[in-house]
Amino acid sequence: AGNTEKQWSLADFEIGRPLGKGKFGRVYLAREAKSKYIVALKVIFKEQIEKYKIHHQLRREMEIQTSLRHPNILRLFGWFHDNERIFLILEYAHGGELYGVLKQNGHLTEQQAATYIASLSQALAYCHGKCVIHRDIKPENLLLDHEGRLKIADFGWSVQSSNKRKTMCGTLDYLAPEMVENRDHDYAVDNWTLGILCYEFLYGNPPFEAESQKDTFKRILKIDLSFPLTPNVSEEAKNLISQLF
Ligand SMILES: Clc1cnc2c(Nc3ccc(N4CCOCC4)cc3)nc(-c3cccnc3)cn12
Repeated sequence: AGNTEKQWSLADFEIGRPLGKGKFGRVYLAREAKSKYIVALKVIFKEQIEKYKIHHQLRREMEIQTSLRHPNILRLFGWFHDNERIFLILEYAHGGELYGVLKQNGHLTEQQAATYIASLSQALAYCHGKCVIHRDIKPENLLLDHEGRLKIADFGWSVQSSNKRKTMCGTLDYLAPEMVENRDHDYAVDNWTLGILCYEFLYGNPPFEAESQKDTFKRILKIDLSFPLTPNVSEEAKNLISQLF
């Protein structure tokens, strides 16, 4: 009973505008020619895979992403390759990056933050239920669909676009102490990241941000957490954040 999966190729798609570019390639808006179905097509150059030795990471990420089915996790519908590139056929998130919404407004309302954190918690609980941990979640990897619903869109590669923090690549802000100290980690690291994101949604920047990576390291390991007086955040929200660290 051969492979029922359709073998896709570039000829099946009409390529639209670039959505963003990353270290390993770019993401394009695309449309499947027959069905007119809109997707995002992520292009990764094989020479970059060789150069950065990321075959295993890419294969694992693709196997995981293909197997995950959750309303708050961006779908990977399939993939194909040609001589020099690998193409990932991804669900298109019509609402763009959550990061954009966060930066536009400076910070989110408690209502918005609560909605996103609830969606993230459900997606993480689903991942943990399937023994998938440490999804590399940071605002840059969180997208919104046409109804404003949050979608975790990470393959472990964030895509850099113009309106991103320059310190984005390699930012330590979201790493739990056991990650920073490269100890073995379990599901708890994802709960830590929820705390980071909850703080950032409400205050506009992550809690342990510092001038240098070394200082961010120290602040994470010390759990050097402080709540600014503005914007005004409820005691319940501060309590939740403290409990997650
Ligand atoms: Cl994967 C994947 C699926 N869908 C998307 C997507 N969707 C998307 C929709 C809308 C807008 N807008 C831009 C402003 O005006 C309103 C619409 C941007 C991105 N963006 C990216 C992305 C965004 C930025 C950088 N690198 C990649 C990756 N995506």
